Amino acid sequence: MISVYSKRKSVCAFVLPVAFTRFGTRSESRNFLSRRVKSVANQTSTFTVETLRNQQSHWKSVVGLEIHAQITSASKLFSGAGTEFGAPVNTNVSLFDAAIPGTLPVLNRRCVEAGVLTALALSCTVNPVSVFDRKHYFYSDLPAGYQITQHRVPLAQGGILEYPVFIPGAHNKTYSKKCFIKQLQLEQDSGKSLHDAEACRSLVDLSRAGVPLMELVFEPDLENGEEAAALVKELILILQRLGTCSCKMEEGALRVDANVSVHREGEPLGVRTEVKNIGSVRAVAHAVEYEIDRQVKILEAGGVIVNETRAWDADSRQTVPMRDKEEKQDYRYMPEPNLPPLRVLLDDCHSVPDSDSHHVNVGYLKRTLPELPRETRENLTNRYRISQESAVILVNENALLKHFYGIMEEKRSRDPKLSTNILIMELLTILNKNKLPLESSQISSKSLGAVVDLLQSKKINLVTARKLLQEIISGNPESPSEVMEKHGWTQITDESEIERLCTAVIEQNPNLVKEFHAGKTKVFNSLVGKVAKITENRANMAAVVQVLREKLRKLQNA
Ligand SMILES: Nc1ncnc2c1ncn2[C@@H]1O[C@H](COP(=O)(O)OP(=O)(O)OP(=O)(O)O)[C@@H](O)[C@H]1O
Ligand SMILES: [Mg+2]
Ligand SMILES: [Mg+2]
Repeated sequence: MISVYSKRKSVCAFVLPVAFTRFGTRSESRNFLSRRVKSVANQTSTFTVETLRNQQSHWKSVVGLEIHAQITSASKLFSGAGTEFGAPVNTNVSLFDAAIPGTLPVLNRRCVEAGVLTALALSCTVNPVSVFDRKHYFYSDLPAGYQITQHRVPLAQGGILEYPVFIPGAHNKTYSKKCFIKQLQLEQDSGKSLHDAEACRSLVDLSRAGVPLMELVFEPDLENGEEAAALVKELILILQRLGTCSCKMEEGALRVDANVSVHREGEPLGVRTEVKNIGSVRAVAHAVEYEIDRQVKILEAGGVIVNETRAWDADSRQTVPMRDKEEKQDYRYMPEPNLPPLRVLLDDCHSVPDSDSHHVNVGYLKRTLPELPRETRENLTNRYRISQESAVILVNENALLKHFYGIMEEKRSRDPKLSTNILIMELLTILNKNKLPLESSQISSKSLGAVVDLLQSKKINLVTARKLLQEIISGNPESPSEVMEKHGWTQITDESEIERLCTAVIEQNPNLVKEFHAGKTKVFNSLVGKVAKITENRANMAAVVQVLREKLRKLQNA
């Protein structure tokens, strides 16, 4: 039997005398959480826009995403050329990729497996037989004049992605959102056009032509930019766990097209526009919000929305027109005559697939599915009893999750809530201030755990914990306890000592005491602050508050 899959051998590459560039310039820090403080301002403006929109009229917004994910594979979808990012221009190009007549496509088995694995993780129904189609359009970076895709019968369809929407600082609680998946299809990427405005010429790099993509088409189930961004974030987590896509948006490995429309409540759906070139998760939220707002303004002013493709311009933070949307029939879809129907084995009769089998075994792949982010979150909330919100934050940042497991597994007696607070609230804030990445090699779970121990045993207070975290991220090789001992940062918990300190502060500040007794309760904080100051923040502040309050009460009653 002849295999429909290619046997990967040497790469047939040739060089075209054309351009240069790096794809994707805007690098996104995927440190979603450490920027949470900074992003609160943006989120607030987003929500203000939304609130205004809802108040002004009864506009409903509808958002549907199409996401192209580059399949992690050494070679292309239908040829043996390499796929590495940043390869010299036109070096990863086989004769087939350049559409040289007489060359034929040979399907890459690894890409089919990656597509099936992704489909299973998203609860899609894998079609036992799917087919390839030609989608025609004319553009210089598409040498064949058509793209091979799966239009009529895709690899998989009918899935669902359920994910939490949680914006630290803006929402107090997470809410669960469901978005249905219309289909998952395999397709080729196009080449890359480079427009040199000064020299009035366009150059083409075909290294990307034929790179394997999965296109995930989501149903229009979303309502706003935050839901869209949270979906993209969850998909990134899933694909990275599966290893089917690197999801490096800055390299173009994950590209999001956001379809947006608005309509008045009770009326039919509006005309959609499609926003492309969205280069980061945060930009997805901003682009969608901008587009909703733009459409509402046009309709409020009596205008009409045209079905067009727009681009997100990250510099001016607005969507700009790209081109009119081609009508469906303009693509002149037709079956790809050079590829047989793609058959996959659905039943699971063999425990390990026969290596000679030319069918991808869906049952076998199902058993290789790793733990998905949703399951990790459930495990965290069930096993450690931490909040949904904390679980979302930990799972969203793999480095944070590793530290959490590192801390908890080293010593089971550690308080999970205290540990998450140290990671989420304190560590991220300090890293943010120091402009350091979370992945910094200076940070070990062991020393973070030691800080948790000192706090849990009340040897230090939170202010000292912050100082110790600063020492850790600055690369101090001493252990947190050594640093604490050396600087004499041990917490003052001795009751009589705290009594003595509070008495001294009351005696030294008769005016503040008088004001407090006269009803100026805010003055209380100044008195607490004074005890903190004379102890260099070492006092157990909970005890200080209690003792001070009691003493002031007694004084008033005396
Ligand atoms: N009224 C609407 N408002 C917002 N989004 C919509 C609306 N109707 C459909 N969509 C979304 O538009 C997308 C349509 O994608 P699909 O791939 O089927 O067609 P396309 O955009 O015309 O094709 P192409 O792959 O060439 O971009 C889906 O993600 C869907 O959720
Ligand atoms: Mg599409
Ligand atoms: Mg589209």
